[in-house]
Amino acid sequence: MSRPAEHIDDATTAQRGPGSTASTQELLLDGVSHHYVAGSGNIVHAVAEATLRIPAGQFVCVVGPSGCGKTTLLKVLAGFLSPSSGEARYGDDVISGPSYQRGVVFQQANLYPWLSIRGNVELGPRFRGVPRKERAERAERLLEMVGLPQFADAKPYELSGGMQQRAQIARVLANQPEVVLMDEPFGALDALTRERLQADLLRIQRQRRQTVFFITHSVEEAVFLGDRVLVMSPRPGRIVLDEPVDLAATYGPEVGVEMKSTPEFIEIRDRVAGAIQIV
Ligand SMILES: Nc1ncnc2c1ncn2[C@@H]1O[C@H](COP(=O)(O)OP(=O)(O)OP(=O)(O)O)[C@@H](O)[C@H]1O
Repeated sequence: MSRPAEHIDDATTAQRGPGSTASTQELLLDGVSHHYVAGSGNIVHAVAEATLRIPAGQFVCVVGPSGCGKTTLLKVLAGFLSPSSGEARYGDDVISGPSYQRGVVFQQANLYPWLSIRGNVELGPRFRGVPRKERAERAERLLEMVGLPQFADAKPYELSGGMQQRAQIARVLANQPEVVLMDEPFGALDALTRERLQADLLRIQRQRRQTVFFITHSVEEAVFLGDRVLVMSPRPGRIVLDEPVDLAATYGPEVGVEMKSTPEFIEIRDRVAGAIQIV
């Protein structure tokens, strides 16, 4: 599949060469534990001793019972939260705050209602000083990629939930992140829209080879999307299963939803679901 042309807009991208938002570095959690102090003063141990290496360009899905610390891990990787102990690194850099290199997609598309869809997609590059012409081209290309070119001038309220979520993905990708952190991005969508967006996301990630850290409550979604599925235990969350998923090697990278009925898919899905029930 051909990779869409991109433009160089910063030194990091320039070093990687034009056209690439592919991740070049490993994402690492090294002995990360985190506790919150609740309003009552009680200590909530959210995550315990998470150690994880995510090679550049890998698609990692995370499943586990509600409240087991998945979002906490994502916030540490995003740099929104400093862990109580341990550290997160991207390449050689300790993650100590948010960065445009690591984009975050939330469950609800938090688009700015007063901006058009194009305005929302261009906002990040605009803040980073990307020239007008280039950010317009980038927005156009991304809106094409997520199937919304005819809605560029619409306001968010004119779009369905699934379309807003596509716009949010375009907005995050407009910053050319090397890592995309996704917190149940399709959780609020109906089944058909969800399947369509799963396929879109896989296509985009296979073109661009970003590293993806994707939280979901759906085991089927995790096995369909991930190169690897992690299962976390109930709070304090520990990684109790680290399951490689290499179905593209068997069925080819272009395989779609039909993969979900293959024996290999069902076997992995059952193993992951079993691990969630055991923990
Ligand atoms: N700011 C906070 N203050 C106190 N406790 C918190 C805070 N944020 C999260 N927690 C608690 O930490 C635990 C882990 O929360 P987290 O959101 O990481 O879990 P999760 O696995 O993402 O949950 P879900 O699947 O329901 O979204 C939960 O028990 C939650 O109540």
